[in-house]
Amino acid sequence: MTAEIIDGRAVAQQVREEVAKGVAELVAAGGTAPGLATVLIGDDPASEVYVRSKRRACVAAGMVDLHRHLPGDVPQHEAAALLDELAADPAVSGILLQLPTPGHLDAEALLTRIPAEKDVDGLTTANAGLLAQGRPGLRPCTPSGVIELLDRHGVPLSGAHAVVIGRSVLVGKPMAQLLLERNATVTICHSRTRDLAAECRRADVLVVAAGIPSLVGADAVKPGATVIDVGIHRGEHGLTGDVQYDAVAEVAGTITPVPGGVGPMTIAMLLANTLTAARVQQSTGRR
Ligand SMILES: Nc1nc(=O)c2c([nH]1)NC[C@@H]1CN(c3ccc(C(=O)N[C@@H](CCC(=O)O)C(=O)O)cc3)C=[N+]21
Repeated sequence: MTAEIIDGRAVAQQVREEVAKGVAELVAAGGTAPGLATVLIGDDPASEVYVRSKRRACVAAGMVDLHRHLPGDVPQHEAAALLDELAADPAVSGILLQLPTPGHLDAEALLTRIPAEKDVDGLTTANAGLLAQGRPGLRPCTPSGVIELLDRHGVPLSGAHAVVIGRSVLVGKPMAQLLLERNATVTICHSRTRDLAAECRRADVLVVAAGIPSLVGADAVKPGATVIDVGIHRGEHGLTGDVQYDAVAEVAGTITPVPGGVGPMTIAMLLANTLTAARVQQSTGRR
């Protein structure tokens, strides 16, 4: 058996077109084009690549690119002051602080400067709390991108057993909460899980966000299961994920590749969040 491959680039393109349409409608209705402020501190090459693709996607969707770049040795108070300025600027619908920030900075303290309604990454305490309580708010882009992939491929979640490997604030925890919201039975596994393969073999939907190359092999996958690989690793053979793709594709029913799976969805959902943020801000008469 060979798994059906989920084409994340195609789904992301579809979402991006829908967002572009939404932006055009907002403007046609007398609104303002959403503005996205990506904030990059320092010049880590990988972060520069990600921020560049986010900025390009933003412009392609008809949004305004309000990118800001700070030197890697910027003091905490100056970075905080920039975020305060963006928070107060009505042209800024969304603020994305690219992570990780340089070691001398307190990233959590910086994130607290971002108002919940401009937190298009869904990373502030306020939005994490809203998600935990099942109330509307901006959701983290990567896990909401995974839900979108599952939905658009007709993978049933209600009553399904979902296993998430990883408990990070960025992916694992919100992923589990979103799956729970969709009435899946959710198991969260992590580095202390006693028998990882045994837990994973119970999964109808397995989401791997461990950050460990090739962690999941065919022995950890129930035949016919859906396997979503959130990992991304740069090696000598290009990009690879947390899943042993070739072996697992022989067992799984559906699988996401790396690259071309979850990654492109992260950017698409960032645009969707930015449009949502702009709509909410403009309908509440903030500008
Ligand atoms: N505040 C913040 N928010 C983020 O969302 C955030 C971040 N910081 N820091 C870094 C991670 C990483 N991330 C990715 C985005 C797109 C791809 C992506 O498009 N990947 C392509 C390949 C891209 C390539 O070739 O390098 C793919 O998987 O097909 C991957 C990873 C967002 N992140």
